[in-house]
Amino acid sequence: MASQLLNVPHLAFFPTISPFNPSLFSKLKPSFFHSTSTSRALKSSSNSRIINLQAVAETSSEIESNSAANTTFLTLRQICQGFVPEHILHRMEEIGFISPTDIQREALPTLFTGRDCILHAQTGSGKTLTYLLLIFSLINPQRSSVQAVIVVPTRELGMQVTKVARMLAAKSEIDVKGCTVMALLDGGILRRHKSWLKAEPPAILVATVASLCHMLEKHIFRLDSVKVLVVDEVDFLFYSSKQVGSVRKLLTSFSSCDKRQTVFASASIPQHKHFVHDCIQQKWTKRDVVHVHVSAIMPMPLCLLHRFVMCEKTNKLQVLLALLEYDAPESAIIFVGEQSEKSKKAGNDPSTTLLMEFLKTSYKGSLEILLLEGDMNFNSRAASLTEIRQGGGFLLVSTDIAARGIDLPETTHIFNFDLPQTVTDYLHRAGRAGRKPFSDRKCIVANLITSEERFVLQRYENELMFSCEELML
Ligand SMILES: Nc1ncnc2c1ncn2[C@@H]1O[C@H](COP(=O)(O)OP(=O)(O)OP(=O)(O)O)[C@@H](O)[C@H]1O
Repeated sequence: MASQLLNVPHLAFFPTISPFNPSLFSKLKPSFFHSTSTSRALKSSSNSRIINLQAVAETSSEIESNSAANTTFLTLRQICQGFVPEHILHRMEEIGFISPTDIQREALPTLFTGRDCILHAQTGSGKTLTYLLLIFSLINPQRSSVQAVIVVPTRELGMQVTKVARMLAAKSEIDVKGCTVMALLDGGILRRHKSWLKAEPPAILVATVASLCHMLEKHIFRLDSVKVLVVDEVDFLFYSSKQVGSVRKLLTSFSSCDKRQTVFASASIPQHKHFVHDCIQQKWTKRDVVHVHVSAIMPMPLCLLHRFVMCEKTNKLQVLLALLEYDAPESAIIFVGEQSEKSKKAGNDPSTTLLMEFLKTSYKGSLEILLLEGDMNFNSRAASLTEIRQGGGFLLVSTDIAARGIDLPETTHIFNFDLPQTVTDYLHRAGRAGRKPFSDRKCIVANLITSEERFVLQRYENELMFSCEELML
């Protein structure tokens, strides 16, 4: 494995820059999952870097799918037995988690040895349960201290992770309150959380970066007793110019990687070998961090069928309506681009508003039409998701706020009303469908594009290795 890492050309990309510099990544536009020929041109001045990488290659390691062959036929219970308390295993089975998904099978044995891990697996592959089972194997609910922290990029994802953790921690189906999980999310009632954190610290804290750092900076609590730190959607947090500084602080100033087990998770870790290197160099993880990479050659779930319809900008709404009639989705998410600052200043309505108005008057189907976007207040956002989770089919109109991590397993269709801005966004938007790990059901990702956008979609197809079929309506 050591030589494999050293031979990868794009490891030599960044001879003098600060590590994991997101802006540089976007400027270079490297292939998303694979090294490209551009690396050769950039390689020349990188010898010193290669020497550093040799040290990295000797300590970190990479597990690819099916390498943990001795766990192939085990149930989740058998993999976790002896590590995870019996009542959690019991709840896990009551909920319906019996067989492990690939990432659970590959990563859990390594996580139980105490090594830091990067969980890198397709959308909807069960990364949440993977890190939660590790957490439950380590915490002692009798102890009054924060022992595990899960950092998430959005309030919505935080609420979802909290719910799964509480479901697992509950002693029985009816006792969902008997748990020690606290959500510390942007827009929450931080005052009440402050006193709670001091008086009765929860064992598990699910937090957005800003809220967590606020509490740490105000010395409301410390991370001294934290055994596990999970950063979910890690690439998103590192790419966000607003959050990257706080994440770095959290990983190095507020706590030390030697004193905790660190887990990073995402379906997309562009330039992942470089990221592993940075994890070690920057002391975000220990030197023997393991990169568990499932389905390395197939970034998108196979159950997704991708289509495109070519149309003019001016008749997109009508085309969407025709698609909704043609496909008759059980539940769908319609992704719309964010409104530009220029359009906001000009006083225009955002596309989400126009689309909602159009659907409310023209859509004659039975699905409930809901909206989720960043400009809504937190309560309205929460209400939309709660309504969806109560059952019944839905048509959710959303910006990319719903693209990361949100788990609505009944979603059968994704409509990209506006094409996503990046290949990573395409992967995460598409991955909101096809989220039932052991189902054969095919789900549809439909893209409404103008002829000028065809080449962009083609690029996404090449980088993510899927093919998109044209649909003539
Ligand atoms: N072992 C399992 N058996 C059955 N269902 C499972 C299992 N593990 C996870 N799931 C279900 O799979 C779905 C996707 O899981 P999860 O939200 O953890 O995906 P993820 O890998 O975090 O995806 P993303 O990268 O999009 O955030 C959830 O509905 C979850 O309940």
